[in-house]
Amino acid sequence: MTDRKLTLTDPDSGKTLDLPILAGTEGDPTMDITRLNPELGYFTYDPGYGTTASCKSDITFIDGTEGILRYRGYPIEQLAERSSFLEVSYLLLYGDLPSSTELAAFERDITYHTMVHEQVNTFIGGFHYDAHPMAILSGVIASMAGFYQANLDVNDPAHRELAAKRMIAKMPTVSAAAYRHYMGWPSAYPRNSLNYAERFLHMMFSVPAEAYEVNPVAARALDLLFILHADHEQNASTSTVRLVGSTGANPYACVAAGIAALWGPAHGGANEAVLNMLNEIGDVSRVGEYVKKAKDKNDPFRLMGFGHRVYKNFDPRARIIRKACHDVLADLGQTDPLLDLAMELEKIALEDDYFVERKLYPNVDFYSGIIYKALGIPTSMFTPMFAIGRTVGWVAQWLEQAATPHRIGRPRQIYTGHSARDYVGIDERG
Ligand SMILES: CC(=O)SCCNC(=O)CCNC(=O)[C@H](O)C(C)(C)COP(=O)(O)OP(=O)(O)OC[C@H]1O[C@@H](n2cnc3c(N)ncnc32)[C@H](O)[C@@H]1OP(=O)(O)O
Ligand SMILES: O=C([O-])CC(=O)C(=O)O
Repeated sequence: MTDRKLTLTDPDSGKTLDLPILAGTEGDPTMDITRLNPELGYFTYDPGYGTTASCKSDITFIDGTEGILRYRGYPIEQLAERSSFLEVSYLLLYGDLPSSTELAAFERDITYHTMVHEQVNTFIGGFHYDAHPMAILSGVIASMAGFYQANLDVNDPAHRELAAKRMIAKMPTVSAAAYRHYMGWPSAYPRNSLNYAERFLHMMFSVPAEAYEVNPVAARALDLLFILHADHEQNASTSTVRLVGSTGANPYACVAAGIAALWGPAHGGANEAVLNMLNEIGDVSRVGEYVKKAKDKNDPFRLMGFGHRVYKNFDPRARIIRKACHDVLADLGQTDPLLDLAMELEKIALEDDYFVERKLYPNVDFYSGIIYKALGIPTSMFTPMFAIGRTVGWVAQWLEQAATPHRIGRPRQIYTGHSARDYVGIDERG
């Protein structure tokens, strides 16, 4: 960072701010802002956007130092304890908790839209049988622009709201259909007498020849996980949704792009990677070896489910999920050695200087897979589970942006290539 300052006036408050100018590349003094932008004015070099706020938002507050998360002002702990996923969805979308009449109407609307067009199942049938469900999800959600609201006008608030509700309603249906495609089972229609989480479990696991009763413990555990994943301000997938949305693209395209971003193991794909890692470690006696590997700069391995761009403290959701792991396993009458392994890994990492100095703590993805596994959900479906919960955050953020004057998202770069040179004909090249 240089010690030069940039003076800016905040257009809202009129306050003048002195901001540090970030240099080009650390250790490269020639990579200087003024040299790179002689006439365009200033922009900061901020790889990974660690110090850039791309928008203003009323939706989610995070204090990463203290480990605080609030949706619309409500602490995540209270929502986890007392609310339901659809109530939280209403809160995120509309800004306040609903009255019982408002909640009933919202639940009715979501339930009304749970079916997918029959040709969506044909589309899913075209995927290879072992396609990753995230590939199916991103493809199918993008295709919905062709199935629903042919004349969707993103400038019409009623059109936007309908698209948002459709996505929240259909995401579990498509996710369960992706799983059934892998299993080779016929598609299952949403059973609308069930609630959101129950309906998903029913679509996942019911097979025609057998009666399937949804376990209420499983449904409540899933509902809790959906609440905890519902929004997390400008994370990579949500920022992607906003960026695509800033071009005026239709919301199905925006959310499909968000799903693609979520899939990566540095983001939502970490929940799948955590379970694979725990299985690979296999035994408590090998935890130290893997912690050592994660610290080795010559080894690309990282402790999956550890670290966070914003939390420099325990992720409050990880704390809730760790407790829920114990409760759910006990209520289902199960034990899982992977939970002991995960807790040992947490303990050893949190006592290690490497993790302490870098403030690396378990994140939301660290313990969630143990609950999904206890519910019978296969590892490849873990990231779709995250996507189901996060859909409301994506659409709430997209709606907020669409309802507010905004510019197209367009970061700048620092050009590091050749200076101007003349074209040389192919025969004259040395
Ligand atoms: C829902 C979510 O998206 S939550 C995040 C899910 N992702 C994961 O769990 C994957 C593992 N974690 C990570 O890769 C990172 O911690 C991220 C992607 C979450 C955050 O990345 P950033 O904020 O960019 O941190 P960055 O990559 O700069 O890491 C900072 C330092 O901690 C180290 N570090 C970060 N995470 C880990 C980890 N899980 N294991 C080992 N070292 C780590 C880095 O090597 C770096 O060390 P250095 O300063 O010596 O070079
Ligand atoms: O906020 C982030 O960077 C990652 C994320 O989505 C989450 O933690 O839920």
